[in-house]
Amino acid sequence: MPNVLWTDLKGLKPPKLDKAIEIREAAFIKKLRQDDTADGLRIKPMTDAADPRARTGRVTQGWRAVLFRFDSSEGVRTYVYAGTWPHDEGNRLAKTRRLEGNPINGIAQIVDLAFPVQPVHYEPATDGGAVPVSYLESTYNYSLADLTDVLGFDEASARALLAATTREAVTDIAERFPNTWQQLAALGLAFGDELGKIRTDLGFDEAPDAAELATLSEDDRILRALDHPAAKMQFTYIDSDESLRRIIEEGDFGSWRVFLHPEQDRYATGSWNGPYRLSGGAGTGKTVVLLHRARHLMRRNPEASVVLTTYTRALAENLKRDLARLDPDLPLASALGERGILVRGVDQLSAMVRSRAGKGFGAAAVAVLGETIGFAKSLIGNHDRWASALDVAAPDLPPDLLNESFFEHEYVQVVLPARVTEAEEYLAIRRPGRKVALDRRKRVEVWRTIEEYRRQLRAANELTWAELASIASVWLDSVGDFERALVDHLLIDEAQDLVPSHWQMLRSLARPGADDLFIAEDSHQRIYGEHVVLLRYGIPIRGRSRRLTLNYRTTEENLQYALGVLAGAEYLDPEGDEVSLAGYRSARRGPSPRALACADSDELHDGIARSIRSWIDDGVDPATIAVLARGNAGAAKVRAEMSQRGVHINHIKAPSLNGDTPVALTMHTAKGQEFSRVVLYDVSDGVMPNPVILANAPADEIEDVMLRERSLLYVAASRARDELVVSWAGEPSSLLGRKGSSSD
Ligand SMILES: Nc1ncnc2c1ncn2[C@@H]1O[C@H](COP(=O)(O)OP(=O)(O)OP(=O)(O)O)[C@@H](O)[C@H]1O
Repeated sequence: MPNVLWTDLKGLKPPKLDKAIEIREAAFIKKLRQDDTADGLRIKPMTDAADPRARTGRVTQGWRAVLFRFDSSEGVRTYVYAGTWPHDEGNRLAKTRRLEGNPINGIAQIVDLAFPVQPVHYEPATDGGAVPVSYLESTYNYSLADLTDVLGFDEASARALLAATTREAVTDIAERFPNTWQQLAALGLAFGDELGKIRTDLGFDEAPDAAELATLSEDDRILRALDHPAAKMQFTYIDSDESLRRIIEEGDFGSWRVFLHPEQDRYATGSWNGPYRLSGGAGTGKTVVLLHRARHLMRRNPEASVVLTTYTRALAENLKRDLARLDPDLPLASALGERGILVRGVDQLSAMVRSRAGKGFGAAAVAVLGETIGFAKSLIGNHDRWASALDVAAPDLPPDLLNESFFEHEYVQVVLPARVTEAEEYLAIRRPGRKVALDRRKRVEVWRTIEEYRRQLRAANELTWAELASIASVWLDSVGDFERALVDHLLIDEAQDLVPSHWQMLRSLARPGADDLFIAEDSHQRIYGEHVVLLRYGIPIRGRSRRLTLNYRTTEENLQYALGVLAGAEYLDPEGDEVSLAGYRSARRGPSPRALACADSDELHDGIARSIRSWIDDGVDPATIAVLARGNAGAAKVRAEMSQRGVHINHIKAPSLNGDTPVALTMHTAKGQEFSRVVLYDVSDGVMPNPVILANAPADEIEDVMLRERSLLYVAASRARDELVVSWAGEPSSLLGRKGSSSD
């Protein structure tokens, strides 16, 4: 039975097949995997082919499969399948394409002799300046030899890249390369990466040794090139009929399951002696790495207990769905410490610890709250109850501290993690990370209010989620390994929003050791919590942190727009260092984001209705269109306004993927999701930043509030895969900066 590899050729994609031909394509490959001599496949070599290994096969009367055939010295036959094409085109391609190992970087690549990058006359720039200036040469000093001898571009492609005079022209060429390594190496050049970095990121240095390769037959050499880490971005073995079915049905949408970037692969399969942090901007594939890592850990040790967690229950549901898409046979756990993968929101994990602890949980509460508790009936948000505590306690504090938000953060960031139960402790405690200074007199007043808050919670038989996590952590640390059911590997998504009590609980839950915690985060997307330094909670990550920079979701145009929202603002990462925006890029190009600048509300809603209608008229799947609003009131309003204009959209309050109409949702709910077309709704002055939140923030915390508002806009703008419309009525939000000036 021959092996068959599927190819994802980015710059030379086969045409989209209609359903009937797709079924025949699947049948063809299935048969080929069973017996390549079977009747009806009609596998034949081409006369005058550029590659003696090129073959065509008959999918239907009018459609041909393009294949390359290899026979290893061990007698194993392998086919590389390069798509199904209309008859004549298929024959032409099979004659003009060659599959080879790149002589410099060792990666398997398909060379198309008719590839559109034609040799270009390129001369290194001279002082005279008569020749147009090469972007790559003048900006980054790359030479022809760098591109050919260090990276492995053929001379014609290298000359074309060097002849480009702008970064956009370089990325345009990059997008047309057929092989993924070429696209990404050219993108690295466009962004001025060091040659060594390009080689390392793409795994060039992991290529087999040239001397060893020289001893192999030509077929064996190419088979090795197909196993190169960078070749895995575009060639994958079809290991079952089921995986074939899913590759065909899911097309590009499912390619994250099959084609990993070598860096993603490294993080999915790497092993570290302790916690590891993977950061990266929106859409860089952090969640994809976590899903693959969960599978890898189970494959490495089928007895392992793995927990995959994230900020909310709804996001955890998405993870569960995607894990099943990645591999429906993965064992799922339903209890802590059980063999398999347990997928839960972080608060659900705390609740599971409480169930496990039973009566012991109430006793553990003493260390956190200063008293035992019964089995509290209601779990409430960290923000709730403060208003009534403030009413009753009526603390004598400056007006800007008399608000729920200040108290919530003080409690969650300082009081709970330090397990403060007495006034004396609070008066003496350090308050790391808090911007508002409190003298002794103010602390007395704050503590009095906290006591009232705690009194009210207990009287109502309530517990907040942050308290739950804190108590869970105390209980876990107080009992033996058997009772607490430690987890071997904890994988954490959206980690930037977790509060200190979460970290304490997670630290206590993971069995300390190799690969205990793997943390995916993007500090630029912190829209709920405050900045947290992980070392304070027993999680050292210095020296074990890396950043992904290649955006898989959005076009370069949308990405740069979203990044522009963050420009100039200073964010800190979990090590306490400033986060960099440098190097973020996308390999896909598309239209520039469009500003829908309107004089008033009517014009705004007319414009949005027009955009949605024209997308649907153009054949865009309505369910992939989203309107993102600052709050639920905005989402409800735009739904109603669209309905009056005959455009039906659905207002959703939680991530949902089953609809068939466009959706309106808040920017918070959009976190972790993606859509093809996105309208940012009413990004007007007076709407964003949210004036109520700003008015209620203590003066010293306004900067943090502004960072969160900026992050929210960044999260929202980075949800758009293909097209982004930014709308406002009257004056644009100051967060849009200069971007607010262009118009529809
Ligand atoms: N190797 C890959 N090949 C193809 N598509 C990929 C790959 N990696 C990620 N993607 C796609 O990129 C998109 C973003 O991936 P993912 O959600 O993992 O990013 P993220 O970094 O977690 O984003 P965010 O922080 O915005 O939630 C998804 O559509 C995913 O399918």
